[in-house]
Amino acid sequence: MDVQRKPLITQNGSRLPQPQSQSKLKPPTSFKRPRSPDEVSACKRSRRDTSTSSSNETLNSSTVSISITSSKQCLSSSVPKLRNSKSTSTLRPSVLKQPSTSKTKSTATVKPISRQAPVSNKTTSGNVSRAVESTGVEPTTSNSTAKPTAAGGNRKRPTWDLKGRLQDMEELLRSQDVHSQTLATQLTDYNQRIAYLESQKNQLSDVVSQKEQQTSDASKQITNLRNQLKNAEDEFNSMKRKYQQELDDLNFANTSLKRQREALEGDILALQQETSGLKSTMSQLTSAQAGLNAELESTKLLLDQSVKDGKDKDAEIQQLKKDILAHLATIDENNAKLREHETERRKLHNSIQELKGNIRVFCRVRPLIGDETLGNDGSLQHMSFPDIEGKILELEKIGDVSLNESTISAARRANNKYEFNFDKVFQPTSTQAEVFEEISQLIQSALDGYNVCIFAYGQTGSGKTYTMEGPNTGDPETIGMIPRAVMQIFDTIRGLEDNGWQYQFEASFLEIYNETIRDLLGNLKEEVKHEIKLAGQGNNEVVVTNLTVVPVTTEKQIHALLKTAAQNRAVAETKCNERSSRSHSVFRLKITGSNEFTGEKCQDLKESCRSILEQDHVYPDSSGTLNLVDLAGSERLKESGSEGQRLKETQNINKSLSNLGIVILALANKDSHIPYRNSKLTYLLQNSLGGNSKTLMFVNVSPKEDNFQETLNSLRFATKVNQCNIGTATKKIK
Ligand SMILES: Nc1ncnc2c1ncn2[C@@H]1O[C@H](COP(=O)(O)OP(=O)(O)OP(=O)(O)O)[C@@H](O)[C@H]1O
Repeated sequence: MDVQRKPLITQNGSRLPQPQSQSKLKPPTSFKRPRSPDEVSACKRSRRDTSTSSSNETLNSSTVSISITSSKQCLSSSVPKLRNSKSTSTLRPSVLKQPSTSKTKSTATVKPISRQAPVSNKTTSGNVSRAVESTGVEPTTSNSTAKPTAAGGNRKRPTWDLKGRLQDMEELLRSQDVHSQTLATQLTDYNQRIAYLESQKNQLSDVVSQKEQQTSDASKQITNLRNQLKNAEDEFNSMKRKYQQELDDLNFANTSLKRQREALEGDILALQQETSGLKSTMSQLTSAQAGLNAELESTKLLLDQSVKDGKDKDAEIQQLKKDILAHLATIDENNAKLREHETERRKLHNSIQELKGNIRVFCRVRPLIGDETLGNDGSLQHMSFPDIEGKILELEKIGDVSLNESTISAARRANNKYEFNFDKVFQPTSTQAEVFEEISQLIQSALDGYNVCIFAYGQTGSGKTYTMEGPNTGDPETIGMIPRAVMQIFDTIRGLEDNGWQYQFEASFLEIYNETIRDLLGNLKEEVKHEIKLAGQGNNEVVVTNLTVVPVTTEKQIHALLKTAAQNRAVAETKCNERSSRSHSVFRLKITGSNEFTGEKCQDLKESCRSILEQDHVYPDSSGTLNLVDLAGSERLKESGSEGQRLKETQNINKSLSNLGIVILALANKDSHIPYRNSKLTYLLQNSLGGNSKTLMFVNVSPKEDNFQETLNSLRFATKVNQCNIGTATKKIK
C-alpha cells in the first residue's frame, strides 16, 4: 500500500501539516520495486515448490533439483536486477539477515535501516561476501546459476561415471539444502516483514481514516470558512458600498461646505472691507460730530439770540400782517380799478380804431428778387416814398408809355407822377415784424370781441402770400402775419388770464376757387360740397357746411393746422397750374372769451351798428372772428382769348374781386342793399365787412417797372377802399 499522501492544500494554496512525517510512514525501500508478472509468478511458484519440498522430505532428488533450480532461477533473475538497482535497501543483504524479532515491527527498528541508505555498490558487494562466508554458499547470479552444475565439475563426467555423478548430485543437493535453509530463513524474515508491513498498513489505514476524517472536517471547516468568508466578503462589499456611498455623501457635503466656506469667506471679506469702510466713515463722522457739536454750541448761542430776536420779529410780523391786510385790500381795490381801466382801455382803443376808420389800407412794396436785381442796384426808378411818416407812395411813369386816361384820374400828377396816400406804406426794406407791429392793434380788437378781416390784395407775385404766411423757410424773422397774429393772441391771453379772462378758439381754413369752397383742413380725397349759410341765434352767424372746425388750445396746434393747409394747397396746385394765384384762401379763428371777475364776455353782434361811443357799455358776452385772407391775383385778366376752364376761372376772379369793391362801396354809401351774396368771398365775409367789424387791406405791389400798369390798378383800387367809411364798429347792449 502506498502510504505516501498528497499534501493537504487549502484554497489559498497553503499546505496543511501532515499527520505524520513522511519518513515515518515510508515503507522499507526493498519493497518498493515492483516485480514483473513473470517474476512474481516464478517466485510464487518457487516458494510454493520450496515449501512443498521442505515440508515433504520424501521428495526425490529430481523434484528437489527442479525446485531448487527454479528457485535459483528465480533468485538469479532477481539478483542481477537488485545488483543493478541503486536502491540500497532492496539489494542490501543485511536486510535479509535481520532477525525477525518483535523489534522489527516497530518503526524505530526500521528507521536505522533506512538511515543506512544510500549504500554504495562496494558496500553491497562487501555484504554479499559476508553472506557467502556465513552461508558457505557463493552467491549466485543468473549467469552463475548454471555454474554450480558445472562447479561440480566443469568437466563433464562421463555417462558411465554414475558414482561421480551421484556425488556431484549429493554435493549439489547439500548445497541446495543449505541454500534452501537460507531461503527458508529469508522467507520467514519476509513473512515477518510482511506482517510488520501489514500492521503498518493497518496503522496507516487508521491514520488515513483519521486523516480523511480530518480532511473531511477540514473541508467542512473550509466550506464553513469559505461561507463565512463569502458572507464576510458580502458584508464587506455591502459595507464597502455603504461606506463608499457615505464617502460620496461626505465628499458632496464636503464640497458644499467648501463652497459655503468660500462664500462665507467672501462675505467675511466683504464685511471686513465694509467694516473697515465703516470704521473710516465712523472716524470721519466722529470728527465731523465733534465739529458739529462745536457748531451746535455756537448755533445754540445763535438760537438763543434768534429766539430773542424772533420775539421782537413776532411783534413786527404782527404789525406787518396788519399792513399786508391793508395792502391786500388796497390791491383788491386797485385790481378792480385796473379792470375798470382795462375796460376803459378797450373802449378807448376801439374808439381810436373807429376814429381811424373801420377800413384801413396798408400798402406794401416787395423788394426786387432774383433776376429782377440784374443791372439794378436795388433802387426803384418809378417809385418813391417822399414823406417821413411813411404814408405816401409816388409812382412815376418813366418813358413814353401812354396811360389809359380812365385809370389815372384820381392820382394823376404832372409829369406822369401819381401820388397815393394810405394808412401806411411799407417800403421794400420793411420787415415782417415792422408790418405786424402796425396790425397788432387789430389783433387785440379781435380778442376784444370784434370781427377783424385782413386782406392781401395785389397782382400775382406781388408778395401777398409772403406777407400773410411768410416764406416756408423756418426763419422766425420772416414768418408772416397769420403766425404772428396767433402768437400775439396766445401771448396776450396768458397776461389776461391773471385778470380773470378765459378764451376758447376754433380754427378753420378754406379756399375759394372758381366760386367753389374747399376745406383745406379736411380730407382732400373726399368730394364734399360746402355751402355758406346763416345760422345761430338771429340767423346772423355765417357758417360753412361740412367745414372742418378745429378747437385749439395752443399755438402749436394752430401751426400744425397751417402746415396741413399749406400741404393741401400744394397738392391742389399740382392738379391745377397757378391755382394759388387763382384762389382766395381764408384762415378763420373764432375767439370766445369771458371774464370770471367782471362778468364781461365777447359777443359778436352783427346786426348792431351803433357806435360804442354812444353807448353805456356792458359786456355780457364777447366773441370775435379773425379773418386772414390771401386773395387771388388781381391783375386784369383778359377774358378774350381765354376759353373753357381758364375763361371760367378768369370770370370768377374778376367777379369776386370786383364784387368785393362793390360791397365796400355800398357799405361806404350806406346803401340799403349790400350785395354780399354776389360772390362767395363777400358772402363769407359779410360779418367782417361792416357792422362791428374792422377791416384792413394790404395792397401788395410789385417793384418791377414792367408791372407799372398793374401796380397802378392795384393802388387805385386800394385808394377807393381806403376812402370808404363803412360804418362804425359797435357792441350790442343786452
Ligand atoms: N417783402 C418781401 N421780401 C422778400 N421777398 C418777397 C417779399 N414779398 C414777396 N417776396 C417774394 O416774391 C415772390 C412772390 O411773392 P408771393 O408768392 O408772396 O406773391 P403772391 O402775390 O402771393 O403771388 P400769387 O398770387 O401767385 O400767390 C416770392 O418769391 C416771395 O418770396
